[in-house]
Amino acid sequence: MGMRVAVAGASGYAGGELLRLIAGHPHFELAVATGQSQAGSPLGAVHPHLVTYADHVLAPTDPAALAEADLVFLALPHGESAAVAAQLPAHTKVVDLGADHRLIDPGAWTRYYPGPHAGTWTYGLPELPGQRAKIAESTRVAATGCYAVATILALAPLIAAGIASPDDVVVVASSGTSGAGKSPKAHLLGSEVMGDLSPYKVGAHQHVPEIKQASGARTLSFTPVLAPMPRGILSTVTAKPQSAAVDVRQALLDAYAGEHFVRVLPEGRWPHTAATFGSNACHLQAAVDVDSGRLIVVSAIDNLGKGAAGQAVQCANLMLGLPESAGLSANGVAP
Ligand SMILES: NC(=O)C1=CN([C@@H]2O[C@H](COP(=O)(O)OP(=O)(O)OC[C@H]3O[C@@H](n4cnc5c(N)ncnc54)[C@H](OP(=O)(O)O)[C@@H]3O)[C@@H](O)[C@H]2O)C=CC1
Ligand SMILES: CC(=O)N[C@@H](CCC(=O)OP(=O)(O)O)C(=O)O
Repeated sequence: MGMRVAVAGASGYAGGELLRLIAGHPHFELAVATGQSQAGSPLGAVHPHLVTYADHVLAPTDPAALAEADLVFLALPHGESAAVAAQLPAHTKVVDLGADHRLIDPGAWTRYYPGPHAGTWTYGLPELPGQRAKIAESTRVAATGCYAVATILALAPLIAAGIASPDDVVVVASSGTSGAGKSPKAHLLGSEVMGDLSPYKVGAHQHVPEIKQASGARTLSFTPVLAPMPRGILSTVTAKPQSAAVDVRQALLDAYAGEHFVRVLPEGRWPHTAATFGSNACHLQAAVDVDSGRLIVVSAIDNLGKGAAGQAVQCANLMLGLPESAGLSANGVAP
């Protein structure tokens, strides 16, 4: 007997990737898929790549219909998921891909997001120490932000091991355009994005408090860059060492030994976003800067995979008592 899952926001990019993963999941059955402006449309018209659900019609986002599922994925714009979640029965399992329930500090929420803070759910990053068990026993899980997961996986083990200073962490990260969602935006016009790299939200990105909360960083400068590709995040994290001789790569290997989706690459090979496309993988590599002595970790993910839908399915598997990697792959699509 399969688990019935629902996707709210199924017409968006993250929702579409959830549907793709659900279609290939050995234990999931799609109960409801909802949209807002596209409610009433068949999925074949919205996501032509998803032939499994071509005739499935998008429903409006009605909590009563979502509540019929064993687990609900919320892939709604920031600020919209809290109201929907509040109308779902307490026993209904929910994974929110939005930011509404990620932050513990209401002050941090108010600095970066509009509207009131909705409260805090279990943070959905299974590879953090102790987090896998917490996710498995939770009915409400807040999946990670896309830049946040790439950066936290690179940084958290170094701070936890006392290798990197939690102060003066510097992150520059590039994202593909699907990170900005599907609704039309002037800065995402194809003719302007192609052939261009552009920084945005400089010094004021909303993932800063999330990265600090989950990695233990105290002061962090984060600069996001929009890259002319549909998917992928490459995060370059640099931090001050806490001691004279440190083996950063070994610290990452120790932290992620036995992890199926996080891979520290062989020495001399650096992460490429293209190698993670379509997968739930995170690729890492580390070095020490010969001039400044700063520790450098580079991390690559697919923002719609480990950065969104893949991570959400990994959490859902844990919450439903299924094998953690069911329906997910560490292998990407290339070229
Ligand atoms: N894109 C990414 O890489 C990542 C996204 N996320 C998070 O996932 C969530 C969805 O993002 P993404 O898929 O990119 O966004 P999209 O803009 O592509 O999709 C948004 C979805 O929400 C629906 N929607 C829009 N407005 C409302 C509303 N007022 N009430 C209910 N539903 C509404 C849209 O329906 P319709 O199209 O029918 O109007 C669509 O299905 C966001 O919270 C985002 O932060 C998290 C990690 C990474
Ligand atoms: C390219 C681009 O615009 N990316 C978005 C990612 C935000 C997003 O969707 O973030 P969550 O992961 O928090 O849900 C941004 O930088 O705001």
